[in-house]
Amino acid sequence: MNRRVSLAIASVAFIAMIAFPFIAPDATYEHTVMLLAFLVAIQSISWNIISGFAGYVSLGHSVFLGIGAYTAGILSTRWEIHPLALAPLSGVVAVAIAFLVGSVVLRAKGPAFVIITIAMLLLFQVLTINLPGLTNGSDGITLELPTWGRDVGNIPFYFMFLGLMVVTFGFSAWIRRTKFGTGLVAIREDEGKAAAIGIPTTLYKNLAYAASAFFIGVAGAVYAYFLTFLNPLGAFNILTSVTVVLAALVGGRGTLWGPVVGAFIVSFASEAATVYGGGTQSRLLLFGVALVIIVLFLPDGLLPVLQRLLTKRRDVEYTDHAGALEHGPVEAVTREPIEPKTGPLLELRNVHKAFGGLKAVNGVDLTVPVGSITALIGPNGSGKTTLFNLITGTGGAHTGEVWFDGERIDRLSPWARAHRGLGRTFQVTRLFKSMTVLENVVAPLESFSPRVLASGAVAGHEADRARELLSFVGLGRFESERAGALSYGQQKLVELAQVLMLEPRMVLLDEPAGGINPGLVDRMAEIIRAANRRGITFLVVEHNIPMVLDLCDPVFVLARGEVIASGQPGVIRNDPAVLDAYLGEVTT
Ligand SMILES: Nc1ncnc2c1ncn2[C@@H]1O[C@H](COP(=O)(O)OP(=O)(O)OP(=O)(O)O)[C@@H](O)[C@H]1O
Repeated sequence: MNRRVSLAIASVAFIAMIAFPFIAPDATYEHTVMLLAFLVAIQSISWNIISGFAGYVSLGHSVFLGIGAYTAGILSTRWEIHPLALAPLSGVVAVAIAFLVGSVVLRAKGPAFVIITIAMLLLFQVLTINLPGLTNGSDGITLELPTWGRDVGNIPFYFMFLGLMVVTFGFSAWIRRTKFGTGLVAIREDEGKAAAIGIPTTLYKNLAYAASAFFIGVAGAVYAYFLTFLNPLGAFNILTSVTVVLAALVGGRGTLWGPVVGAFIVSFASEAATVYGGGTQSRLLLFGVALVIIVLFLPDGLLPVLQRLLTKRRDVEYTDHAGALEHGPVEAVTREPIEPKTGPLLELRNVHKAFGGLKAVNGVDLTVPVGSITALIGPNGSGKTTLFNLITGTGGAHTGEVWFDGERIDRLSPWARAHRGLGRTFQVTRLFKSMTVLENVVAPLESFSPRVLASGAVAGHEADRARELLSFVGLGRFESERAGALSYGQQKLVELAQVLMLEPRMVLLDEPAGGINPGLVDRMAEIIRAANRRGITFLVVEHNIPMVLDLCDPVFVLARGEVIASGQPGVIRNDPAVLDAYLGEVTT
């Protein structure tokens, strides 16, 4: 389904929703069912920002509805402020609490995060019960009755929740189109990779969690006024959270429209189960069965399945042999050639890393001269990738020092190292497979400032530069394809274009020729040489020894976590220790 069709359907549905209370002004029950569906949609769209886009599934997200409701309830009864006037403040309080709590809970991942979010919901329930001076405890808070006449019923609430739903949707759609939104999807697909291309993942997750709380908090204030009575068990109810999650799962988690469509399906089904099935028990049964069916048969939700059915499959034409690729000019690699310098660019000093009793890296000293293409070779399991992880900051704690361009970097986060001009590719390519090739290449952040968050994901001179880089590696015409649809060799080239987007001073290449078509190996070497001529320094891990000896100088040889030899390729080729440890069987 393309954007125009979905917008047309949404516009018709929206007009129908606006018209409904005018066409049927006395349908109070139907108005209430609808406004409660809007409320679920507001929460589900918001939930989708942290749990759909960023992949951090919160099962206690309705905690922010309770926080918003209680903020309005407490302040309106104490200071006689109209509850609706407190709605923006309720949103701000929800955001503040989300930011504080998020900075702790977002350190956990997967099931641990899910459990913590449930615990948070229960914690707020307990707090509201046990702080009677503030919250009136289990007795709850009674708010003033709506000021409008009885004859309009719930129609004002209907329009308030409808308006909030539309604004929340607009907010979520805007986020998805920004660099911040692309960063969140990158975090969902591969958090380690996202950090390696300069995305400050901790900040992004915190902001996403806080952003996902705002409109739920605002809606909480309106909901409190709608209910006119709040109590801890009702305001912090796990079933509300489950409904929100179920809605997003049914519609399609991570999609823009999925949570909206899912909210209506789940709300109507739940209402039907309560009315026709004999009460809350049948609603619980329905939720349970629906969850099982979705997890088993529709893990992506309804909209993605529909999309796949309606979109004609188009096969990507593979052109793995070098001759078929057209290459853009080398000027695309860096905006300006990097000034030639002398001396070391990267230095490792007595670096150690152990996994339990295994010394994967054992006292390594290594210097990469600026402007060089340096090789790091060694048999399988000798510690090369572990060393790369330590250099880029994804390898956890280690001892020893890592210096880059005269600065000690071993205590910096991976994204801070990327911002200093240190890029890397991975042994097995780690592209964001659900994104297009172009989205992958524009995803890296060369530096970070708050302005970056709101800028368009694929726009302006960045998109132009990404296109130039794709053309440089010979994949310009694949920019709109899904990255996951390309061949392995093509993915390696896209990952190279992606890392060049960082404007790196140095790139660590982990097996650039590994597993790719032999025709592409020469092309890969050519690209590395061309980028090196523009001033980029390389450290290359590679098992293709002829390629290494032809391309690199100097060469470091690692065995059992230790550097056993280093020097020019001609010297390495004949070093008896190297031949013994590694090269013998390859060069003879
Ligand atoms: N996360 C980990 N936990 C435990 N052991 C690990 C971990 N990562 C690596 N190792 C071990 O550390 C040693 C070095 O692994 P590493 O992947 O760095 O070697 P490598 O030289 O890159 O090998 P290859 O050429 O096969 O990629 C190996 O014995 C490996 O099994």
